[in-house]
Amino acid sequence: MTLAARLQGRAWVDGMPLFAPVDLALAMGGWTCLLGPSGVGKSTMLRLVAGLDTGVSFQGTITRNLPVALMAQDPGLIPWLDVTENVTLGARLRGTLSPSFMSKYPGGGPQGPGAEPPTANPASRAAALIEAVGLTDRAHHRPDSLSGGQRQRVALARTLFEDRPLVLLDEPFSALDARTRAQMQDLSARLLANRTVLLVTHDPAEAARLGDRILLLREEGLTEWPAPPPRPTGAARPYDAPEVLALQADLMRGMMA
Ligand SMILES: Nc1ncnc2c1ncn2[C@@H]1O[C@H](COP(=O)(O)OP(=O)(O)OP(=O)(O)O)[C@@H](O)[C@H]1O
Repeated sequence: MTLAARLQGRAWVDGMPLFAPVDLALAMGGWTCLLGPSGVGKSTMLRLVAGLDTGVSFQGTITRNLPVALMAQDPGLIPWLDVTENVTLGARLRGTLSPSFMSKYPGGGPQGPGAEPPTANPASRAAALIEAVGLTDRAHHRPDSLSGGQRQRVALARTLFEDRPLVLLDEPFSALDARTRAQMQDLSARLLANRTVLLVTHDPAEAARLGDRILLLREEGLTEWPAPPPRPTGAARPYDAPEVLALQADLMRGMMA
């Protein structure tokens, strides 16, 4: 079976072990949640899978069999570009938007609430995603006039705009209020329904909503949480369903152990 990606090995920081030998294998499709306390090495693992420099010593092998999009913990928005220009940054860097982003992105009108972003026109896709993350009225604003949660939603829209089969998300909803977080979890589950997703989170509630597989990273190593309940295709589990709340509590107990 061809895997989407696999990381096998261990890492050190300044000669001290960061994570014990792990085997993180991502099958094609579905959401894998990498859950663990702060500082245990989740972001480092994600960056290694993405093929980025981490500054840690890693001994092992990393394979990636799909094109990847990464949403890092820091939104990393370009301060002199507006929201739309930031969302389309990848396409701009690849030179596939021109000239002057189609004379300041015409054809990017609202697509209607909950609409699937059309694939044809990049300006329309960007506008649909910006609407989906609730920022249409900020489409021409620069990052310094946005709240932290709004910046994070821009970064999410930028990642979704990339439309890659392997998507790595590092605490993508951490700066959001509880209501917006649930909405963005629903949106991401819908728009990434057919993708392979690795989600780093320290929130058991988030893992309980989204994880088809849940991996707990602790100092001792990586353990797989047995059989989360089935998840509807293209949707997060309901945040108030008894089995989801029970899983959240179980995961919390696992993190406390
Ligand atoms: N390049 C580096 N140089 C020195 N220390 C590093 C480096 N990269 C990571 N670390 C350290 O390794 C540890 C793990 O960092 P990492 O960001 O991977 O953890 P995390 O589990 O994602 O934490 P959080 O949930 O807080 O983001 C931290 O103590 C961090 O300071």
